Amino acid sequence: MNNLKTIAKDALRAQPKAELHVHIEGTLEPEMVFELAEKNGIVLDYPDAGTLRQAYNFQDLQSFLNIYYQGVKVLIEADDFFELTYNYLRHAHEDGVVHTEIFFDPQSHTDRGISLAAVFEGINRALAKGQKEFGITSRLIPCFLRHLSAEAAMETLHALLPYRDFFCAVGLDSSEKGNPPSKFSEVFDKARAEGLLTVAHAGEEGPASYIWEALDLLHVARIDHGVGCESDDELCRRLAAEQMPLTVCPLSNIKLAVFDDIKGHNLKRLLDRGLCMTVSSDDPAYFGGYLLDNFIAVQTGLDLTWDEVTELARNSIRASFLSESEKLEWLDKIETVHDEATA
Ligand SMILES: Nc1ncnc2[nH]cnc12
Ligand SMILES: [Zn+2]
Repeated sequence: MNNLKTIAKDALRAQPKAELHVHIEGTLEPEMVFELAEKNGIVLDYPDAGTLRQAYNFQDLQSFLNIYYQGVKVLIEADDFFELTYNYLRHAHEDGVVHTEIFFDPQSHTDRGISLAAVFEGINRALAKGQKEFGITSRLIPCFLRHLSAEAAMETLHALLPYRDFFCAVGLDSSEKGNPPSKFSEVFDKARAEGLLTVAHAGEEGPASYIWEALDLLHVARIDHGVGCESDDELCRRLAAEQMPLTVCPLSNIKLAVFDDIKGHNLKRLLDRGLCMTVSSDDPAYFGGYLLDNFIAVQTGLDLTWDEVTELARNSIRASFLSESEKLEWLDKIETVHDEATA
C-alpha cells in the first residue's frame, strides 16, 4: 500500500501514535462547558452549546485565546478536571493514541483561586484510570502564560515544585507575538536546574527568531508548532541536523489562519527537508478535530504516502519523553503495522 487515498482512516487509526501537543483546556467541548457551568453556578455569555460552537470562528491566535480563557472558567473542582481529562483520553484511545503528553495552564486556574492541588488531583486521577482502562501512558507539562510577566512565571514554577513528581517538563504558551522566549530565560534556567525538560510554542504566529531563542536560550527538547521556521534556511538546516522535533497542529494552523488551507500547509515540505515532524491536535474541541482528524487532513490534503504517515508516527514516539526501552517497543509495533499494511 503506497498511497492511502482509499483506506486512510482504519490504517491511520491502527498505527500506534503519540500525541505531544494537546492543551487539556482545549479539549473542553461546548456541551461540557454548559454542563459544568450549570453544576458550578456560572453564567455564560452564550445561550447554548450550539451558539457557543458557532462563535468558534477565529481570525488569529488572540481571537481564539479570548474565547478559550472564557471557557476555562467553568473548571472549578478536581472532578471537573477529572471529567475533562478522562473524556480526552477516551477520544485519544479511539484515535489510536498510545501515549500522550498533555499541556495545562496553571496560571489560568490559580489566578481564579483554584488550587494546584485540585488541578493535579483531578488530572492525575483521570490519567491513572485512562492507563488502566485504555493502556494509554502519559506525561504532564504545565505551561507558563507568556502574556503574563516573567515574575509571575517564576512564582508559578515555585508553586509547581511541590508537585514535581507529577510532571516532566515545562512549556510556554499563549499570545506569542511580542512575548519572545527570551522574556522567560531565567525561569527556564531554573526549571532545567530542577531537572525538568523544556518545550516552548515558537514560530506559530511569531517569527523564526523566536525559534532560535527557544533553542539557544530556553534549550528546549521540542518546538511546539515551529512552522515559522520555513522562512529561514539556516534554521531549517539546524532543525534537521539536530532532529529537533516540531509538534505541528495542522487543523489548528488552518483555524487560526496561519495557512489559508491544508494544501498550503508546510508539513510535507519540512518533512521533505528532513525535519523531525510530528502531528498533534492542539485544542481539538475548538479546531474541529482530534488527532486522527489531523492525520486524515494532512494525509488527504498533502497526499502523504503510507511511508510518510508511518514516519510521522515513528517521529511522535522518538520525540516523546518515554524511556528508550518504551520507545523501542512502540517503534517495533509501528514497523509491524507498517509491514502488515504493505504486505
Ligand atoms: N495554539 C495555541 N498557541 C498558544 N497558546 C495556546 N494555548 C492553547 N492553545 C494555544
Ligand atoms: Zn498549543
